[in-house]
Amino acid sequence: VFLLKQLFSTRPPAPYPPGPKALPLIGNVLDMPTEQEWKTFSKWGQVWGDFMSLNVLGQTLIILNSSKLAIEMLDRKSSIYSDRPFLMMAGEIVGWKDTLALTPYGDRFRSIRKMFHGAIGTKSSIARYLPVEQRETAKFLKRVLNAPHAIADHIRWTAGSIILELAYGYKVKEESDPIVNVVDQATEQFSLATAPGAFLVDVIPALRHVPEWLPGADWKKKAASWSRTLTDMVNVPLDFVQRQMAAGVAAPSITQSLLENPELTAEERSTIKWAAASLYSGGADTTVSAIYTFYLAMTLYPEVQRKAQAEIDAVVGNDRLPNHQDRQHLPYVEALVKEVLRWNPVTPLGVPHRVTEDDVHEGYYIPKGSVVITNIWQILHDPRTYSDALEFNPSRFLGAQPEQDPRSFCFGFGRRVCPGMKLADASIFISCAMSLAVFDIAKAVDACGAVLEPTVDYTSGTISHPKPFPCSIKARSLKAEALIRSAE
Ligand code: HEM
Repeated sequence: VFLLKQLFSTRPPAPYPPGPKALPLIGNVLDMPTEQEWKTFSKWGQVWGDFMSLNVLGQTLIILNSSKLAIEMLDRKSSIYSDRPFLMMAGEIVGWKDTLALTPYGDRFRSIRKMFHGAIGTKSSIARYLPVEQRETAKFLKRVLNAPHAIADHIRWTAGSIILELAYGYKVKEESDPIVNVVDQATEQFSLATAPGAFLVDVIPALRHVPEWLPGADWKKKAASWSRTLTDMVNVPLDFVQRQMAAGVAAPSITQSLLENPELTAEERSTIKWAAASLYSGGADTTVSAIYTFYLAMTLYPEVQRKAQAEIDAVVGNDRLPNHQDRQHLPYVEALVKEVLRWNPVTPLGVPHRVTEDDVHEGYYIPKGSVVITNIWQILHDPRTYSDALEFNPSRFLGAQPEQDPRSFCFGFGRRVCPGMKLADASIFISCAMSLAVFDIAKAVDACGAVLEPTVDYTSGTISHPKPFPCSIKARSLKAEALIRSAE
């Protein structure tokens, strides 16, 4: 009777969502893809449906392959679907848990989100930062003109300098900037620390207590060094703003305006410090991927490029660069920006959420503590929503029956939805519009005159980037060249 009772009490209230058969103890570990996981999850979706579950070493993973499920669960039931998974190595030991993206759902989360909303959450709040974007993007054009082969570096540099100026009023040095370097290092170490299966301590948390000198505990030295990089990433730019404020010469920035309140508690100061660091770490790498995707798409789809250029020529003319005020008059460029965000999404699997209460959805059991992954790539390539989804075709968003705006999906869902989406959208627009106005982007040709076909291939990881591809970037005309040189 006792055993029967036990059996009865542990039986789930409903079946788990379907998925590949799990082995005892290790579950689906051996099934888990290690590269471009979104593609495997999409393939599995064809077998198991939109709503799937996996078990990895006892951890339930829920995969959502449709926007309907993502909205119904992460948005409509957001009071229980808004936590983040616990990451022992990256979060606890290295210290990333204090940044917004890994902060558990709760009061601290709410106060950082509130700061973000006030600073960059609305069209009017970001308006004051648009001139910085325009100025820095104009400089970007000049760098590209001078060294087109280094396009990927120019994109990264520009995104970094925009976000550092907005967050801290810090103007990046032209060559090797110490703050940019420390942030690049920290974000790279974050990827290493969160690589699935890289650290045993994520599976056996007690290993956290082993002493550093023990054979095999080298990872602890690594963790300590990564933790120092993270501390520098957070403190160095903050010290800069504080020094500037003390000297009365601080440029306007998000951190400066938040720190201006003379009655801040120590806790509020700490929250501001981490909010600013979250802004930088969330904003530096993401728009970079989207803008590089834009260059890839323009290399592959010359007819789209010509159409967008014709629109800019007609609306803006050739005597000045486009600006944010032109946006409402450039419907094709607007559609092109949407297609950049849809065609190869920056975060193909979003950022995982964690469920804080047991739930039953569509008759399936989601136990408390499950990690929920939205397959944003699949949602943006769902044939029920997008026709010929692998094609780059901005026209899908125009006409009498436009397809669904991808910005409803590509920035995630519910209370965790990307707080930088308005800023990201503005940055991507201005980069696309200004680049189209002055450059012809085309396939590169080798020394023998053979065309170098770019391949559409993307890196794995939370933020996915196009792998480097050959392309040719030239000023559209002598007038365009003069405009770039005079623009800053
Ligand atoms: C094309 C550009 C971008 C894309 C596609 C993107 C996408 C996303 C996604 C999918 C999430 C997770 C949402 C969820 O959990 O459901 C996220 C979170 C976040 N994003 Fe973005 N993002 C972009 C740009 C930015 C920018 C420019 C910033 C900062 C200025 C930023 C800051 C953040 C932060 C701090 C979070 C964590 C939010 C939280 O956990 O509450 N992102 N983003």
